[in-house]
Amino acid sequence: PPPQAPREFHLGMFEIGRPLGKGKFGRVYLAKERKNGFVCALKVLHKNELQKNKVEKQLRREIEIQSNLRHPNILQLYGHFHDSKRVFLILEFAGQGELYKMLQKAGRFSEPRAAEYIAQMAAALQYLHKKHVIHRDIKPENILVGIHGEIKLSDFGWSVHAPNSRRTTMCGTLDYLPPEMLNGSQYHSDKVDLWSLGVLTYEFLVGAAPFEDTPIETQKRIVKGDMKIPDFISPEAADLIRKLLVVKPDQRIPISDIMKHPWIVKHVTGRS
Ligand SMILES: COc1ccc(C(=O)Nc2ccccc2)cc1NC(=O)CCSc1ncnc(N)c1Br
Repeated sequence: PPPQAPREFHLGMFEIGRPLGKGKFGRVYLAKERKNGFVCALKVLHKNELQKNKVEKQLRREIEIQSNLRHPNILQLYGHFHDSKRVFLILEFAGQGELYKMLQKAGRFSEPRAAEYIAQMAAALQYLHKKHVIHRDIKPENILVGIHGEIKLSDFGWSVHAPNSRRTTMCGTLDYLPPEMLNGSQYHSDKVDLWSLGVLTYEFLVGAAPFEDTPIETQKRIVKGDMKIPDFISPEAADLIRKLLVVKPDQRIPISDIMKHPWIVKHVTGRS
């Protein structure tokens, strides 16, 4: 367990280790707190880059949202500090690293493994939605894996308090965007995370996203929910995917029913 959080953090408190990866807006290093030997991940963000991208407010909101989140499947933000040029985030270290690298290596996951991950994602989302937090950026790149193989949802760069209308433009892949965020409907709800969970389930089992195409074609297929489920996918898995990838947000299967879905129940041992 992390030490009693000291009032103030500063860079001198940490011994910096190997680079862990490049998150958006900054690099991340393995770090050890000198006094207690506590291992964490230290994310370095450059203030001028934050200003250039106009994301300081987003970061402040994120730090505020994260500071009262505590869940085994959500990467913890222990604290933050800054110096003249940089902002530092003290993050939980995920011992097995990045999920998307495992997916790339495996091509696609077995049904038991995918179901275990989706059950943990659903638990994390149920916790977030109860706190009226929408993640809005669920994709393999934002999922890390803990030392015991458990999922750690990370990088809440886009999280907001529901309901919300998106103000800043999006970057990165379109594959995970729900129809309601594409056809510019004024408001969207936590149901956007259910759609993304459907895309994630499909990608875990097939090894490619359901609407993958050229950007224009991807958008057309998303707003129509036009996807094909390969026949090597079990009927139960296909059933859950079809209940998540529903164009109308309110008709998507509620989170609480995901835990009871036959595909999840069949594979998930309930072992945490
Ligand atoms: C709760 O996790 C975050 C919370 C916030 C932000 C963030 O940058 N927000 C943000 C930045 C700029 C503007 C607006 C929001 C980022 C993360 N997370 C990360 O960046 C993940 C770093 S990679 C890594 N971390 C641990 N263990 C590993 N093995 C690895 Br690899």
